[in-house]
Amino acid sequence: MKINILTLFPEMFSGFKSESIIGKALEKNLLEINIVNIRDFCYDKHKQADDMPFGGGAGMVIKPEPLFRALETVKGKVIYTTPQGVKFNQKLAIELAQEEEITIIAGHYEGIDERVVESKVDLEVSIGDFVLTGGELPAMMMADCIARLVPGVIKKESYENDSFFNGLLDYPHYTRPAEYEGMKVPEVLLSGHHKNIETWRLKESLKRTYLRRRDLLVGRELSKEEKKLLAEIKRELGK
Ligand SMILES: COc1ccccc1CNc1ccc(C(N)=O)cn1
Repeated sequence: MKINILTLFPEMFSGFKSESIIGKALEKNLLEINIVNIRDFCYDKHKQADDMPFGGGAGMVIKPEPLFRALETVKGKVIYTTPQGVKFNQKLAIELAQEEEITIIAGHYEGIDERVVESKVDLEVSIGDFVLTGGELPAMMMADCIARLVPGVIKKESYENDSFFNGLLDYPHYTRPAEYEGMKVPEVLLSGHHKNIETWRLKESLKRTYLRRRDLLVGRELSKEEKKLLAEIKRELGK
């Protein structure tokens, strides 16, 4: 899979590409992340990539010419990160991870010229209802979420336990030491009894989802075991 990211600030992506899981995946050529500097496609003397908005008002808009030219050099579905987009979520990430190639335009300032959106953008996507100085962090977040779904980037077992993979929030995690400052790891996790551990984890996921994101339970098919555990949880919570 190849992810192109069009941006005015390519340096923002150097750490993202060199560190940790994404860095290792790129080293292993499991995927490709191609950062495209929009300014490379400004052919005027001053390399002007943005300009004042027609109709007046504050802020700057990214000019159409450099974007159209940059888009000529990439392929795949074109995503534009903007507060006006559809909400990004794990389901959309899973869909996008099936693509051979995608291109993400990181908007900046007040955004990009609408003629680019109308003629080239396939999907406007927002990572949440808040405004940032640019679309680079949303582009990085989306690329990270999509990249970790590419086979080989993380162990398959890991993402199958992803919070949003089974529709529930994740269970609590512990590692050594078994006791720290008097705080103990739940006994069941030290028991080596895999069925009990699996049940404990499912119950904790259900409890967290019930308490923090009850909306995720609405319309979710509950297995017989999940129904039993949820009834236990409600009794224990006295609700
Ligand atoms: C006023 O900013 C813009 C206006 C239009 C486009 C891009 C920007 C750049 N900023 C962004 C981008 C995305 C998100 C998000 N929620 O995904 C938040 N801010």
